[in-house]
Amino acid sequence: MGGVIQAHTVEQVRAAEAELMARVPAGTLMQRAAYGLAYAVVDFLAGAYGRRVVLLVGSGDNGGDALYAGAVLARRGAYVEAWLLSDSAHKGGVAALRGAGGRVRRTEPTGRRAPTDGSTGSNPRFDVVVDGIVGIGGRPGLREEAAAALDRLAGVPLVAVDTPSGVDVDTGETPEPHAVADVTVTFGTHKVAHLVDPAAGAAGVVQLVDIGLDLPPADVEALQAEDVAALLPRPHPDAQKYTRGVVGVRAGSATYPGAGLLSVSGAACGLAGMVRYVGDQDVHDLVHEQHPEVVGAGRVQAWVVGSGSADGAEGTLREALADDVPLVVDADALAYVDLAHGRPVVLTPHAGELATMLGCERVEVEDRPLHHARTAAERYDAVVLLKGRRSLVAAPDGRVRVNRTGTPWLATAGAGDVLGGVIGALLAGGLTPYDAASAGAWLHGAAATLAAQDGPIVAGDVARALPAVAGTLHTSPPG
Ligand SMILES: NC(=O)C1=CN([C@@H]2O[C@H](COP(=O)(O)OP(=O)(O)OC[C@H]3O[C@@H](n4cnc5c(N)ncnc54)[C@H](O)[C@@H]3O)[C@@H](O)[C@H]2O)[C@@H](O)CC1
Ligand SMILES: [K+]
Repeated sequence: MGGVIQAHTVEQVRAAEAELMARVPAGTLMQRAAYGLAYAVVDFLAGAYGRRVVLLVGSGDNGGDALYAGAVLARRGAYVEAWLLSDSAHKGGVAALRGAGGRVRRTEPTGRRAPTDGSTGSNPRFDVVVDGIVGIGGRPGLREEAAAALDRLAGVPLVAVDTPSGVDVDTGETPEPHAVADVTVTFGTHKVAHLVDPAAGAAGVVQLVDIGLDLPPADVEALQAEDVAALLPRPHPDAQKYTRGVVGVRAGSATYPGAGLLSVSGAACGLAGMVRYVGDQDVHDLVHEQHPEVVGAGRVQAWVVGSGSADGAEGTLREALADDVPLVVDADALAYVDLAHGRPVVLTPHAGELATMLGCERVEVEDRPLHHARTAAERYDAVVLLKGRRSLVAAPDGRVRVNRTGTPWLATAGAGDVLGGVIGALLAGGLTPYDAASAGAWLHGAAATLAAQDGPIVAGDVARALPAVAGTLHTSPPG
C-alpha cells in the first residue's frame, strides 16, 4: 500500500542493518544517521550558528550518532557540549566531536549532579538536548545518571536519537523513567514505540531518515489517507442501494435512546447503500426524525450491536447473530461476545471494557495497550479495536494497525456509538473486519478533527463531518 507507515521490531531492524552493513563501507550507516540527525536539529533550531547544543551520550551506537551529529553541528558554528553518561563512549564519535571543536565532559558518578553552569531550574544555557542515551539496544528505563541529567535539563527542548531513551522500543510501554521528546529522529524505519502509546506520546514529532535498509512487511502499521482512500467502497456505475450494502443497527434503548441515534448517524455516513434500524419504538421515532431515509427490519450485510442496549444487549446480539453476516459488537453487548465466536466480528471496547473482557484492571490495559489488544484478538478470535488516543486495531494473527487521526475533543459522550456505525457501514460495503475497523477509526478521527476546527464538538458533529472527510479522499464513483 502507498503511504502506509510501517513499524518494525528491533530484531527486524538488526537483521536489515547487518545485511546492509555487509555491503557498504564500515561506518556508512552511522554517517547517514548522523547527517540526518544533524539536519533535523538544524531544522528544529532554524539554524546552527551560535546555537547551544548539549548531547547526552550513552555507551552504544545511539551515543555515536549523537556525537557525529554534534560534530556536524559544531562545524556549522554551534556550541556543542557532550555529557558522557557512561565510562565508555563511541571512540570515533568522541574524536570527531573534539576535532570539530566540541567539548566532551564526563558526568559525575551516579547520584551526583551532571555538569552544569550552576544555574537552577530551567537551562537557559542550551537551546536543545540531543538524547543519545540509548536507542534500539536499550533496556526500558534509565540509569540514575541518565535520569539525573534529564532532570537537570528539564525545560530544554529535546530531540531524541532513534527513540526517546527509556521507552520499551518493541511494545510502546513506558514502565520506568524515560525521555520525553519534542522531535524523534529515527533511522531506516519506524519502531513500534513511535506509533503505540504510551511511548508514542513521548516521541513527539517523528522524523524518518532513510539509511537504505531493506525490510520485510511489518506487523504494526499506521494507515495514511491514501491507504484509506484505496480501501473505501465506491459505488459501481450501475450500483443500486442493495448492491452497495445495507447496514443494520440494533442499538439504543428506552434508557439510552441517544446511543441508537448516534450509531445510526455513523452508519448513515453515506458509505453503505441503506441503513436499517431495529429496536425500541421510541428510538425508532427519534431516528426517523433526523434520518428519514432509515428503514426498518429486513436483510442486511452487516449489523452494529450493543451501544446503549442496556438489559437488552444479549437478546439483541442473539437476534443479530441469526443472520450470518459480519458484526460490530460494542458496549453492553461485549459482555456476551462469546456468543459471536467464529463469526467475522469487530469488537470495539475502550480500556475499561477490554479489562473486563480479559479479567484484569483498566490501568493494566492503559499501561500495555498493544499487549492487551493482541491478547484479546487472539482469545476472542476477532478483530479488536481498542479505543484511545491512538486506537489500536488488532487482528487474531497478531497484525496491528495504529490509528493516528483524531483530536482530544473526540473524548466526548457518544463518539464511540458513531464509530461503531461507521465501521458497520464499511463492513456492509464489503470490507474485511480488519480493514473496516482501521479505515473506520481513521475516518472517525479525521471527522472529529475537521468538526473541531470550529470549536468544541459533540458526537453528532463527528457524524455530520464524515461525508466531507470521505469526500477529501476522492470517493466519487469511477467514470
Ligand atoms: N546498527 C546500525 O547499523 C546502526 C545503528 N544506529 C544507532 O545505533 C543504535 C543502536 O546502538 P547499540 O546497539 O550500540 O545500542 P544503544 O546505543 O541503543 O544502547 C546500548 C548500550 O546502552 C547500554 N544500556 C542499555 N540499556 C540501558 C539503560 N536503560 N540505561 C543506560 N544504558 C543502557 C548498554 O549497556 C549498551 O552499551 C540505534 O538506536 C541507532 O541510534 C545508527 O547509527 C544507524 C546504523
Ligand atoms: K535515544
